[in-house]
Amino acid sequence: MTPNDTIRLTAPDGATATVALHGGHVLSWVPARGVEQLYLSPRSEYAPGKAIRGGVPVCFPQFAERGPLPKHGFARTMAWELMSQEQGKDDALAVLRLRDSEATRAIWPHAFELELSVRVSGRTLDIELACENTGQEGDAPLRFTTALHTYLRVGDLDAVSVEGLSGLRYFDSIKQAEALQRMDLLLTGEKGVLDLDRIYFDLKERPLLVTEDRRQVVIQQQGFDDAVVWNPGPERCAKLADMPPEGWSEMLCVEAANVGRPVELAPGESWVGRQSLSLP
Ligand SMILES: O=P(O)(O)OC[C@H]1O[C@H](O)[C@H](O)[C@@H](O)[C@@H]1O
Repeated sequence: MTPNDTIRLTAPDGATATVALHGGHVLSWVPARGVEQLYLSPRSEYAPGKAIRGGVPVCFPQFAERGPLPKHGFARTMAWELMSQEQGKDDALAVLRLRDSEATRAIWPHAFELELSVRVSGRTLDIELACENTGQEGDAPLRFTTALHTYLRVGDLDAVSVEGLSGLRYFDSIKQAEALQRMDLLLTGEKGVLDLDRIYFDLKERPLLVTEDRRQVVIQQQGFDDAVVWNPGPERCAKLADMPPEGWSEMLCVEAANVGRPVELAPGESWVGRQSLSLP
């Protein structure tokens, strides 16, 4: 099955991105003169209420299982609306929206408006997530955790390194313990025992550099304090029905997130977070 409602963005320089209305989910990004940069599982389902496996899931208003809501919240499994789509002089942009509905209020009793802006241009993909508390004065504040859960496509995970994390404190979700990242994260040599699930706190706007042989992707974030690095490794991957058994070796999730300190918005207030991916 393939996704039905998708938007195809093409910048004048040939850079493209594909966005599904289901989940407000970026499925593909091909920079100008480049090849696909995102991993999308060939076994992904595109069904209402199910999350797409790969691309860039939007986790909102709850990251992972850190709260009472369905895992990673509901934004990734709901239908978003297309607000606008345009090609500019040197870019292409789409804006999608998700507002509270009976279904969201049933499990999360808040008025909100989420806006996802996806822009491609040259060798850069910008994804911006904005949230407004559209409640009335006197309503309770919104409190949420969130992430842009980007699946990078890699040729061979064994040759990948991530620079920019050293010196940060992280929570290892597998060992359920905190630790300090002493040096760059090298995935080399960890094949077979790999099972990586870490929340790095307070990265703030420090850029991350993902290198695989001669390919480099620079990841920058604003409005997001934390970063999550995830790869299920072979054993966990085998248990994921929507991933092929070898899928884990072709992807690495590097996520812009707010987990350590939830975002809190009084009625009328807004928050904006952005993740930008660029090939130098
Ligand atoms: O399988 P999903 O619900 O899409 O979650 C996939 C992964 O997302 C994040 O990276 C979390 O840190 C992981 O703990 C989780 O396994």
